[in-house]
This record gives sequence, structure tokens and C-alpha cells, in this order.
Amino acid sequence: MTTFSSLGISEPILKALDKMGFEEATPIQAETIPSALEGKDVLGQAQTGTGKTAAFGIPMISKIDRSKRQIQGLVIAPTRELAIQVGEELHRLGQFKGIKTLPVYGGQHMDRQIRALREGPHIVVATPGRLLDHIRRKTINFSGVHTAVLDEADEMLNMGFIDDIREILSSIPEERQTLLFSATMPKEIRDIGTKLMKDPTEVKVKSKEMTVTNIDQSYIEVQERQKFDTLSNLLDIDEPKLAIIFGRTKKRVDEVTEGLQARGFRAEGIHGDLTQGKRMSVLNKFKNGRVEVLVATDVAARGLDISGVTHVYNFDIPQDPESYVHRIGRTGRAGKGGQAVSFITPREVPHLHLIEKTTKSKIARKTAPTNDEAAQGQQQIAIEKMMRTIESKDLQAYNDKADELINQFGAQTVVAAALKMLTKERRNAPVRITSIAPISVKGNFKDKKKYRGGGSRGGDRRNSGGGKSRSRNYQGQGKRSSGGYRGKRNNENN
Ligand SMILES: Nc1ncnc2c1ncn2[C@@H]1O[C@H](COP(=O)(O)OP(=O)(O)OP(=O)(O)O)[C@@H](O)[C@H]1O
Ligand SMILES: [Mg+2]
Repeated sequence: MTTFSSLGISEPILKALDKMGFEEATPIQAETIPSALEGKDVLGQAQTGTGKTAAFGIPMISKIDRSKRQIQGLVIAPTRELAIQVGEELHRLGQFKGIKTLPVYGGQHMDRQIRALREGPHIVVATPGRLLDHIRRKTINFSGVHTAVLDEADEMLNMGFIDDIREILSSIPEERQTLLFSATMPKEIRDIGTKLMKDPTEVKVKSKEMTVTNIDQSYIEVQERQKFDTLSNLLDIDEPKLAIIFGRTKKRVDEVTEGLQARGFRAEGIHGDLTQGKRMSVLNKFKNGRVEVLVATDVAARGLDISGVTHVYNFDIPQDPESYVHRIGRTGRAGKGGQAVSFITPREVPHLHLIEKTTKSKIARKTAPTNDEAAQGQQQIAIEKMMRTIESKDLQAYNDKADELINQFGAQTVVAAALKMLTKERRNAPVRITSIAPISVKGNFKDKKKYRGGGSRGGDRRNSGGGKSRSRNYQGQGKRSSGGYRGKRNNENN
């Protein structure tokens, strides 16, 4: 166990960590904070949900001179929602130091943003597109920036973003400290990354698997046209508290969302074609439980930290093993458990094996639930509700009426009626989802460079953490990576 105080962190930040309920440093925090505090460039790789935000946030905040009203720290993140979330976490970490943090992303009013920038935030957390707008309009001043961070670094150095990133970094003083963090780091990207840094310390928290072991991973082999019914049966059986369903395209997300709504699920979709206001409201509803199923493109795959996500379903298997890692990593965070289920059409089985091999994780096969099993699952949930009520023992007020009903109808009928009322009615609204082609693995698995394809990546997301004082015990574990780099991204929405 590593305490934060043993890492040389200053008093106001220790106080914030205490308030945030962080009792001990996670492995990536313990390994990167001391080097980063010394001023070294750091490339840090650790599994999803293991606290990389604080790993770069704590050293960045430590170096900030509060009395200077200029931008001293810059974090670049691939999506709007992530920029907001990281901004909130940095705000919490810096609260007793009086650090001002400003998120800057597309879809916000430019004038308002410019005014906020003039007020002199210490840290800006931004998406690349909007940041470049400000650089070109000269509405942002980077002369005081001493720390630059690329969160989701492999994504930021990916084809779709790399030119923007180079341009942004060239406008920051060269003597800066550069920190790169991600859960995945394909070698080709790592090489690009290290060229942007000076003699970096590379930290890869050791772990056999690329994914956290607290996520239970499985797959179901299913025909494309059976996917939707399989999904709705699974949701009936699993009864997730909060679930994220990833689809390959925006259209897919819209169709699955509408289908789930028709079947009575509280579902909403999120992808890059929605307005910023809609994206925020969907994500907020999901965070506070008013929406229980979030259907998303890869726009929600990276970095989002939403507590209570118990299940991730890959309605479509992602193109890249890295994307698989990030998607399923929306559950099983900060040592909590989670379930990840992927739908694989028969022709995609080789692709699944590639993902298993690259991520070094075991993805267990399970069979698709039948309608009967789903109906039984719903009954089981009703029975559990009834049992919990029986255990609560607070039933005296109902005893007389219960006797009357039993005398009149018999115990079996009365209990059956109560169970029927408690069981969620299964709606069998017919739902048609437009078919899409399976993903195929071309060429030899070992030669991952041969394996390319254009998955649909959304381009953004949002979320925030809790911020209340609570104790959170962390026991996650480290990570490693591998994998060839590929894929184009669509960065229109950041
Ligand atoms: N030392 C700690 N103790 C307890 N909780 C922590 C600690 N550090 C971070 N957390 C919490 O763990 C959760 C995950 O952290 P974070 O979002 O930084 O993970 P990450 O490694 O960046 O994941 P991803 O790869 O998905 O972006 C957050 O809710 C964060 O507040
Ligand atoms: Mg993160």
C-alpha cells in the first residue's frame, strides 16, 4: 500500500484527496507521481478505471502557481464529455489550492469561452478542434504553460488527431513537461509519443491482461438478425443497474435505442450527431439513473467514469482490440465488479479471437437466452423483490387484508396475483434493425498491421465524477498493452 503522503504531495492536495475519499494511491499513481513531481516527462499506461486522471492531475496541480493568472497546465482529451469530466476531477483535486480549471470544447458559445479564457484559468482541459480554433484566432495564450497532458494519448496520436496535436504542442513553450496517459498504447503510437517527449519515464503497470480482472467477460454467438431480441432478453435477465450498449454506427445507435424504448426500457442514445445540449442531458439522465440503458457509439468508449455501470454490451464487436478494452472499461472501475457481453456473428469469431489474443483476456462463451429464460428471469426478479419485502418485516398493516384475500381466493392464487403484478410486463413489440456487414480479420493475426478497418468512432462524450466525501477503497490492478495500430477516426465532434 502506498499512501499519498509518502509520494511527496503537498498539504492542500492531500486534503483534497482525503475529502475525495482516496485512501491510498493506485499502482499507476504510486509509480508516476514521484517522477512527474521531479519534472520528468512520463508516458503512463494502466488499465481502465485505475486512476490515471489523478496520476497526471496531482503533479500538474502541484506545479501551479496560484498567484499567476495564466494558463499553466493544459490537458487535451478526445471528447467533450471527457474534457468536462477531467476538468471536474482536476477542480476537486485543486480545490484547496484555489486552482481554476476551465473546460474548452466545441459546441460551446465561442464568445463566452473567450471571456472565460480572459479570466485567467490555471488549467485548461480541451478537445483539439476547439483548442486549435482559439490558437488560430489568438484567443488563447500558452506562454505560461509548463505542463501538457494528452489523456487517451494513443487516441490523440491516432491518424485523426495527430496533426492537430502537433500544431497545438508547437504553440506551447518547448521547456514544458509532457505527460501521456492511456489504458492502451500500441507500439507504433508509443513511438510517435516518445518523439514528442524528452527522455520520458515509461511506466507500464505490470499485469498479464490488458483489461481489469474484475470485469467478467463473455460473448454470445448470434446471427445479426437475432441480436436485438437477444439483447432485450439479456436485459430482462441481467437487470443491470446501469448498462451501456455499444453499436458500430450512429444509425445503429438510433435504431437500437428506439427498439429498446418500444420494448419498455428506459433507453437513450448518444453519438456525435446530437447537439451538445442533448448529449449533456442524456449523459446526466444516465448518471442519475433516470435513463438505465445508454446506447452509444465509441464516442462514449474512452475515459468516461460513471459510477454504477454494471454492464457493458457490445451489440457490435468493435474493430480494434483497443476499442474493446476501452468500451468494456466503462464498467469495473476503481476495483468494482462488472459484466461485459459481446455479440459475435458466426463470421466474426476469428475477430473475437484476435481481440482475446491482443488483450490477453479470456472471453468465455455463453449461449443466448431464450424468451422463456427471459420471462423466468423477470419472474425471478419479482420473487426477489417479494422476498426483500418479506424480510423487511414491516407488513403488519397488511395482515388483515391478506387474511381476507386468502380466505376468499386461497393462498396460491393471491401470491400468484401479487407476483404477476410485480413482474415487468414483457413487451414483444416487433423491432427491425438494419443489418450491417460483419467485421472480418484480413490476413494473419500475428501481423496486426495488416488488420485495418474503419470502425465508426463517434468523437466525444461527457460525464463527471461524484465529488462527495466518501471513502473508496481501491484494489484494481495494473495493465499492459500490445497490438497494432490502425483505424481512422472521425474527429468532427470534439
Ligand atoms: N487512489 C484512489 N482511490 C480511490 N478511488 C480512486 C483513486 N484514484 C482514482 N479513483 C477513482 O477511480 C475512478 C477511475 O479513475 P479514472 O477515471 O482516473 O480512471 P482512468 O485510469 O483514467 O480510466 P480510463 O482508462 O477509463 O480513462 C474515478 O472515479 C476516480 O475518482
Ligand atoms: Mg482516464
